Amino acid sequence: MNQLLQWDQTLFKDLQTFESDYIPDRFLFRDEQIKELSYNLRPALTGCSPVNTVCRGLPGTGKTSCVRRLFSEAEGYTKRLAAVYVNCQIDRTPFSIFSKVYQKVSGVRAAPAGLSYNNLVSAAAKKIAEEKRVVLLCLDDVNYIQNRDAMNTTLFTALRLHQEYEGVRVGIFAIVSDVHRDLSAGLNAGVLSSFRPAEVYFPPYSAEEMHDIYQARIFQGVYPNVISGDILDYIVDLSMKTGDLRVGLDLIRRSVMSAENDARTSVTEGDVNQAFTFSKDVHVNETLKTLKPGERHLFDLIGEMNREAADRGNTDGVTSGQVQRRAKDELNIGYTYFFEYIKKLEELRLVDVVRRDGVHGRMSYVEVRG
Ligand SMILES: Nc1ncnc2c1ncn2[C@@H]1O[C@H](COP(=O)(O)OP(=O)(O)OP(=O)(O)O)[C@@H](O)[C@H]1O
Repeated sequence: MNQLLQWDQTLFKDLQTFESDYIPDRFLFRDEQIKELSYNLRPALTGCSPVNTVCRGLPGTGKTSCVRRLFSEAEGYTKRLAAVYVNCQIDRTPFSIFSKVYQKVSGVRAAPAGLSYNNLVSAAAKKIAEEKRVVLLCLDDVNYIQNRDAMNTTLFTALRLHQEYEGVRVGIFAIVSDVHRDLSAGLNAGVLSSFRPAEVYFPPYSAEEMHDIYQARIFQGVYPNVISGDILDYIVDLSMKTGDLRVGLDLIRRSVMSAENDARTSVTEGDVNQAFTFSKDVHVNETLKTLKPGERHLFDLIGEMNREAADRGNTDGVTSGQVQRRAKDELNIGYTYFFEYIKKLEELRLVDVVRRDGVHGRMSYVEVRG
């Protein structure tokens, strides 16, 4: 029989290692990306302009963590660098983005109230010039910036600041989770000519890579023998279904907690299954955030149609043709866009398109995953 856990006993060596913002000491399988990012950042360490960069990859491929880790290392190396991290899901306007720059370079907690955008930028630029600092501005989830105008204004201000304020250097690291999105679409010629970013691609992890990353995290955060080799393989299998590394990290945390709650000293398959009903949403929630409005509406329609079919007792599901007709009538999505959007939803592992026999013969059915 398993030894009972006392109230103050825990199976976690360090629960922090499973927090969503935890930055691991070692990034496995990201040497190439870290090398490229370091190369692009390096000029900033000697007071020169860093190379503007776009980090691109599906959610959970390590973009944010790699950049944040690099920023903290680089800032430890020289005070000249002001690395400003902005989450554009939260700060979506040029004013709020430059407030972050101002706060960083002036060391205050908030920009003075009532300042106009131009005065805010000017105050930040004077501070940067005075202290001869280089600003590296990371715009995470850059596609969340309010609209095209806001994107153009933000980039234009940052990249042309040196023209008005001598000696000021600003570089941009933009992070985008949509592997298809062309960031240059919608940018003004003036912005494009100074932006011209290098691209660093973060590919999805294979099952073997996920396994090794989880193993390292378990070693850091959980006591030995709590998660057996078989259970770890099972966690990898479930995570691979979503393709999102974060699902497995969440699964580990939840299933260890579940074992702990039951006063057991090891995780069972039942703990993992129970945890998966919650953890799989980590993937869906993060991925939905990356969709454009049309893609999101189509995804919602597919869910709605599948639910309606189930309510009618139709076990066949909905065909691609049925979805396409309703997408045209209700969402005004034409034939070409429909197939483009479906392909993307499939690539993001949000839906499956399965060819199988139904009442009308062999057809393609569209199902929501999970
Ligand atoms: N190579 C890796 N080694 C160890 N941990 C990793 C690695 N890649 C990602 N992680 C972990 O996975 C989680 C998600 O990573 P991160 O937030 O950096 O992904 P992302 O690509 O920025 O996702 P999003 O696009 O949604 O912001 C974090 O907890 C991070 O520590």
